Amino acid sequence: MRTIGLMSGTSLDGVDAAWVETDGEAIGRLGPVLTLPYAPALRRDLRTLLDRAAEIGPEDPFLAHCVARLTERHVEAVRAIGWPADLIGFHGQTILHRPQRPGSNAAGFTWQVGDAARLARETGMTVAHDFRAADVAAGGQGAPLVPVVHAVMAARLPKPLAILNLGGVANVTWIGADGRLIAFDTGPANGPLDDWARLATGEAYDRDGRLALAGQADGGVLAPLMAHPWLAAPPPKSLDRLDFDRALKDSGAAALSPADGAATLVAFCAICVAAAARHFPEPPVQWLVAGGGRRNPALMRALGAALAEPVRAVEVAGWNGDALEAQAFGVLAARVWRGLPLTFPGTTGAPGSMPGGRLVGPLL
Ligand SMILES: Nc1ncnc2c1ncn2[C@@H]1O[C@H](COP(=O)(O)OP(=O)(O)OP(=O)(O)O)[C@@H](O)[C@H]1O
Ligand SMILES: CC(=O)N[C@H]1[C@@H]2OC[C@@H](O2)[C@@H](O)[C@@H]1O[C@H](C)C(=O)O
Repeated sequence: MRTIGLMSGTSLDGVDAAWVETDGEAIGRLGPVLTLPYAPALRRDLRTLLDRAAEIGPEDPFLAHCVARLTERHVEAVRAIGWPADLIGFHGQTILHRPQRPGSNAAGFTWQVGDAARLARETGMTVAHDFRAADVAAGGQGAPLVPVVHAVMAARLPKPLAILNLGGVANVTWIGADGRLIAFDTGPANGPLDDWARLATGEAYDRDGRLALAGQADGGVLAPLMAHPWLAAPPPKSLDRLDFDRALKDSGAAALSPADGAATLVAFCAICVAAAARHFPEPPVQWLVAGGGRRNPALMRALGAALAEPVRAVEVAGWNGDALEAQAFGVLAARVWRGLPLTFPGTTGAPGSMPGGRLVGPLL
């Protein structure tokens, strides 16, 4: 199928779009990729929506405003790709993620917003969406979803292999020599760093890690964070963009200088990744890093120091680290279309191999 994958990630920076020819099990031709950034006003509104998501209902007018603007930007992204496609993979924007926690009986909940019917109407294409809900309803974490696509892409690479995505939140996929998949969120990555940089400098993020590279990580702030139960908890596990906000506030990080605060958040991200590696059955031969965080030299340097194995941007494997998630949602859309599983016990803790997603549009 000719697919267009669309991802609006936890960094709230814009829509990533990618054209992919795929049957969901293998990737054929890779077409154009692009990012359409959100205007500052939409970015601010989405950040407010995240903060308010736990209190608002589905009919909230501010939610409707955000969904309309978000969907319009996705329509623009499909048009900007400009290649014909049969199917769109539309992740939408996660505004709240509360999967079932181990030991809790409370039902899990995950909320991705975006108007799939409108996207289908305005592009004339069929849209796969709502990728996470079925997994969460079955007791899975609903995230990460991309690992099955990592496995497809890494088919010919030496194993064991670790693929790390440094988005707002970081997630890792470990692939064993026999193809076994273990995947989970490692901890916060650019999310808190972006919030910090915005307060300190007014910029959307710490470009090229300038602030962090000028500072020193603070051991006193890191100590309580390193004892956070998240790090030792075995997978499966997944995070909401704001899950560490409380712990970060309580750590005293706010009292640090802008540069030391950024350096401390960078160090904490690397510490979380090193803690994640302790949950792998065997060390990987290398770490391939995707997501915007691989452009942050402070983060890459901290990872290099914290991990025993080589750490490289995914471009060494010929992949595009900015487009990987969007490409993955193209592949996942084809899997939804074919009823193939999206999630597995090793990736989300699903009770078995789980299909998921819903379809809307003209092919139906
Ligand atoms: N040159 C750069 N220097 C430092 N950081 C950068 C640079 N370029 C991108 N980033 C970081 O990458 C972030 C965007 O990353 P990405 O697009 O992978 O996140 P996302 O897909 O929104 O998140 P997630 O994967 O959690 O859903 C920016 O918010 C910024 O923090
Ligand atoms: C609930 C949610 O949207 N989670 C995102 C987020 O961003 C990174 C990490 O946390 C990952 O678990 C997931 O996204 C990717 C695309 C995934 O599901 O694989």
